Amino acid sequence: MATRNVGLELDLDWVSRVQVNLPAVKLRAEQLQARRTVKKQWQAAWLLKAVTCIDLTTLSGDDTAANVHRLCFKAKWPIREDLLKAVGMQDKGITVGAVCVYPSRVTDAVKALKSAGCDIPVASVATGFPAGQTLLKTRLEEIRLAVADGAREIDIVISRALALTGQWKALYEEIRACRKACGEAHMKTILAVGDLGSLTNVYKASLVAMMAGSDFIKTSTGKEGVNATFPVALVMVRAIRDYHHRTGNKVGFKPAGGIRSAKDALAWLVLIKEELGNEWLSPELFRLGASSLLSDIERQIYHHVTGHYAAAHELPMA
Ligand SMILES: O=C[C@H](O)COP(=O)(O)O
Repeated sequence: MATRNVGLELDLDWVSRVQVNLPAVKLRAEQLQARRTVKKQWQAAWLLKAVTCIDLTTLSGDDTAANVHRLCFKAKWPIREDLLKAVGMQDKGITVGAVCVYPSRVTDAVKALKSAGCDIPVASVATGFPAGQTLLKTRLEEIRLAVADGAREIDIVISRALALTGQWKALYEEIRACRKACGEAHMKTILAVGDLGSLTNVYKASLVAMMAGSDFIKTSTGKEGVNATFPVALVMVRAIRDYHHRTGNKVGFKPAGGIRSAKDALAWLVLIKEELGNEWLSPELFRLGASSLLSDIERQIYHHVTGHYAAAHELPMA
């Protein structure tokens, strides 16, 4: 990840002026989702682009060194070599964008990626993921420990209570403290949009997170009842656009939670291309947080190359 967002002083006036036109958001989200998708070799190319933007994730209570190890090898070799050869992409070094794990599994992931001989960053969730209901001191220490263990990206969760009660200054200060604890590590701020109550709150929380120096804003933990939806995403990317126009800082976007099919991935790429432009279509500024998307993408590429779908045993699973 190249760019950093330096953030700015909290501008409460800007936050208080936010208004979201719900019918317009719904209409635009429907239009984007109804777009005809790309086909044939163009689809294969877009799917490979999606692969490079995946934060390949495992966030389960039963994660062990072994399944994290396996995930890391899949991160390095996300698509079968013969399939990449068939589309002329075997020499392009295609890997996923990052591997995303719990803090206690960072060491395992760093070790596995090193032994696979690759430089894919490890992203650690932190700050009492997913609920964020631990004390601030504990949350900050969690970030520092994950960074010390080798995480180069930190996915923090915000205190939903502060957003729900309009305590934007307190939220700004908490995120600012998290940013400081991250040091050189890039920070993605998870808004947990399914908990925020309204799209206006989503827009305001997006602005506050960016002002506080988040390098990315991320929709969800994947554990809320509602995760990455198009209307919510539209509101967040418009906030990113607004922030960029006013400050010149580019902030990345990461939808996460429930993104499972190649078709979904294509729809997300279209949204980014249309709303933020080609510059955002890279792992530096766009990530798809997903635990099971990669298998379907590999399956579709297999179909593109062979004309039929693979049996389960033919594609090594993440
Ligand atoms: O940040 C990533 C999410 O937790 C992944 O959610 P998922 O398991 O629904 O793909």
